[in-house]
Amino acid sequence: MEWLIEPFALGFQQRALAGGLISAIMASMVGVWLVLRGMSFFGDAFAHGILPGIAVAMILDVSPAVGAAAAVVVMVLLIEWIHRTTPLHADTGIGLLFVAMMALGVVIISTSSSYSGSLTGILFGDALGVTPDTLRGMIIPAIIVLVASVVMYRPLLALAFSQSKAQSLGMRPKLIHALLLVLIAAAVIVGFRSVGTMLVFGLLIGPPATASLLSRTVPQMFAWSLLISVFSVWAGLLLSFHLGTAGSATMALVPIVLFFLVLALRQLVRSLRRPAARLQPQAAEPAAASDAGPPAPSDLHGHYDEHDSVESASAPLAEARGLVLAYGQHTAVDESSFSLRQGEVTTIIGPNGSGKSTLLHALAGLTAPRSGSLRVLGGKPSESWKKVAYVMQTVEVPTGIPLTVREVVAMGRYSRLGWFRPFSGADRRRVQWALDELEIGDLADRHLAELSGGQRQRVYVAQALAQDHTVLLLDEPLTGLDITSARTIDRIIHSEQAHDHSVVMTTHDLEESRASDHVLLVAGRVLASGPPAQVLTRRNLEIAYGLGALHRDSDAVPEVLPDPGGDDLP
Ligand SMILES: Nc1ncnc2c1ncn2[C@@H]1O[C@H](COP(=O)(O)OP(=O)(O)OP(=O)(O)O)[C@@H](O)[C@H]1O
Repeated sequence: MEWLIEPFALGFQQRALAGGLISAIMASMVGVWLVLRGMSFFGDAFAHGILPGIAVAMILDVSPAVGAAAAVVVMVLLIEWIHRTTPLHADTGIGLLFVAMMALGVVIISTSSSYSGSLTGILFGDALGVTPDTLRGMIIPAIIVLVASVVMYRPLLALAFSQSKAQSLGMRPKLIHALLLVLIAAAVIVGFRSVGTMLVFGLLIGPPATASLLSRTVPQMFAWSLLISVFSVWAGLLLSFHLGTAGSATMALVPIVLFFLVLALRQLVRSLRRPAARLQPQAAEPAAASDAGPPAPSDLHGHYDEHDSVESASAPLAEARGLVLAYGQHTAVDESSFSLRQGEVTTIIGPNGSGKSTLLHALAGLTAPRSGSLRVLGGKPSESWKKVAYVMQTVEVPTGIPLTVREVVAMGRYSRLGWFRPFSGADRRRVQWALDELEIGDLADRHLAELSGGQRQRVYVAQALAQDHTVLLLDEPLTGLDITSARTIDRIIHSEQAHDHSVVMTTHDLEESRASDHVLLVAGRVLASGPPAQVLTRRNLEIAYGLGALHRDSDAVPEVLPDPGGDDLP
């Protein structure tokens, strides 16, 4: 017992513990988002990049926190500049700044007379030198960081899942990303006083990384991260006292050692379980968690049909005039004009790279027109997000996020609930209904990363159905699906139409396009827009896909039809 109490008997030891705990709690909460978003290197760069700011602050005799904050701003601006103006990957910019800021800091400090002492203090902290004033200065930023990490849970989770999805759900991903950077900066600036700029990174990444090995859900990850960080500080100080090692370094080392211990244990348990699992029959999949059953149709459809179809009923679904869509210097869709009606199934068809996804992205309000105009439901596309559910072609599966299928589908409700409003019974019923519609109720408790590509595609469609919407945008929804999955999606498209919803989908399948109400044929611009019989003519398709692309004896493509609507190409 004495062994446990002795290291914390004196005032400076207690302050070291308090300072370490505050730093660790802050870092472990923010660190969860860093790990989930795969931004650990960014955190590392922050932790080292504040060095010149602190060095200058020391020379000018101002608060090191002010200098550190200024250094963070400079670093973020320069990283953003590199990212926006060069094709270099983000981590190259981060790496450049990481080294530059660190070296600059050392250069500045080397001009002072107490060079090595100052450098050691900044880099490795001085846990035992934490003063009551320092502690007081740490408390308010710590509370702000803690509260913000929890308050921004939904937007940060949506952002970790997919930036485009977060935007289409109205979660303001750019603002959230900027706020996350502020939180990281605050955690690093506050933490460096007790654990140093170099070691604060250990507390930022170590506990969340270890927590990710132990958690099935994100809230569990927060709880583990917090627990591990608190344990690391306590155990680090205890060990450093008895072993006579540096306090800050020992504190930073504990969570990393824990990570490898947990990893090794996990692998051991898995390898021991494997032979046993082979001998036993497979456990049944957890049942879909809807004992209450799907909501009554009146409950469900009254809930989402009436809600959305009122104000937009008279406006066309989409109206484009001279629309140009571009990525930097590259024009993806050149001057195009078309009009889409509500309540119809529209297919967008064209060769690879012809601009189909870009067009869908623009309809979802995720890509602004370079020139010309595009209206969706009578307003700007970026303002119609509450009524538009978008299933993207490729969502990079964030394998590191412990998200279950049910949680991914529930994310669709964020567009209605915003950052704070709690899930009601009706919201939960809607989520369950979406799972049932896509026949993935039995996968509800599985992790997204454990699913096949086709199963994931169903989850993303369920996520869109869970969202209140009158417009469903689908980017190649049938690609890679087996017959049963394709039929399910097909049934959903028809059921959407039966509820007066509009569906716009991209496809490479001529038959699918022929079965739709309206077709946009694209090849670098919208070549033709109208009913399939007028648009999908041999001549139009030959122009879109290149002369000679179509076989003479192809039965699938009719000869050019008379074109009363004038949609056949000149
Ligand atoms: N993020 C991007 N940055 C730069 N160019 C892009 C980007 N995304 C797409 N493009 C380019 O824009 C053009 C249209 O791309 P888009 O993805 O819309 O085509 P698509 O018709 O959907 O193709 P596919 O059938 O292969 O899915 C292509 O030339 C593509 O290279």
